[in-house]
Amino acid sequence: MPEETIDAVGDAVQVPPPAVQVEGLWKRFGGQVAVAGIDLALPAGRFIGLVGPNGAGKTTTLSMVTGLLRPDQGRVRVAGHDVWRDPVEVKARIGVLPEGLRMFERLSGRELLAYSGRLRGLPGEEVDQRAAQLLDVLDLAGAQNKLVIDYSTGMRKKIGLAAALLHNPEVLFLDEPFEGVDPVSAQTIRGVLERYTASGATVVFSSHVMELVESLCDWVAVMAAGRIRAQGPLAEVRGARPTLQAAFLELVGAQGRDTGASLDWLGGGAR
Ligand SMILES: Nc1ncnc2c1ncn2[C@@H]1O[C@H](COP(=O)(O)OP(=O)(O)OP(=O)(O)O)[C@@H](O)[C@H]1O
Repeated sequence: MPEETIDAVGDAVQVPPPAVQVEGLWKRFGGQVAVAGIDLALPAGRFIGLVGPNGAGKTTTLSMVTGLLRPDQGRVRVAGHDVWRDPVEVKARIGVLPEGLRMFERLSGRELLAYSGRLRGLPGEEVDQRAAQLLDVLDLAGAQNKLVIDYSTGMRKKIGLAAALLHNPEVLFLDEPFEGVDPVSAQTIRGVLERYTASGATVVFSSHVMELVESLCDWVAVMAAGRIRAQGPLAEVRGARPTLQAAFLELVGAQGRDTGASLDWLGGGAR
């Protein structure tokens, strides 16, 4: 339900509900707390970056938000629906490119898209048309009849992205979408995603690459040790710091970290 609020000139305006609303989300693996009671409100129509050091809990969070991993505690709503009470409604509205995506390796890229589209309930003709366009834009047309098992890392990311976009979801979740992707393909993916968010859809992606997040995202959430350290518009999170990288190091408490000075035996040819 859109909420009403008052704008600067005193008129009531409709505010769309957040694309993703997370409340008190927890996940433990044995004694290891991966996600420690986080709250998130990710606005719709934005390009959102979830950033954090290795082991921060990004993948665990995205898995819980997309219905792939059951939380120990907490609530997640995506596009206005509860992920665990209303999974079918949520799954119809989201696209997911998980980390280390397992795909049907013995299908060709084209067959994989046909299969994904039919699973989503799209008519065959529509699937064919969208698949051909996506393969073309993502520069996979020449490899469409090759088996996915023979795809390179970057090609796998691209076919995974095509499968996640095929049903035109409202919210797209991408775990490290640019890993292993060459600069030309990265530029193409970027163009596709920018066009997608410009139409009002939401992208949530995790990354370690601050320059990328800074150049793509207009909204960021910074995570460390299972907690959200900051969230908000990029400029707000960056604050007075010159770059997002500087803000990130400060927020995760890593500025003073030993950068290898103690490895005095390394280099210089001495054994
Ligand atoms: N299935 C699992 N079993 C046990 N521990 C896990 C499992 N999955 C994640 N963890 C632990 O939970 C913590 C968060 O891991 P997670 O993969 O969510 O981090 P991340 O921010 O995605 O890291 P990276 O950037 O390195 O991919 C880590 O300490 C990790 O070892």
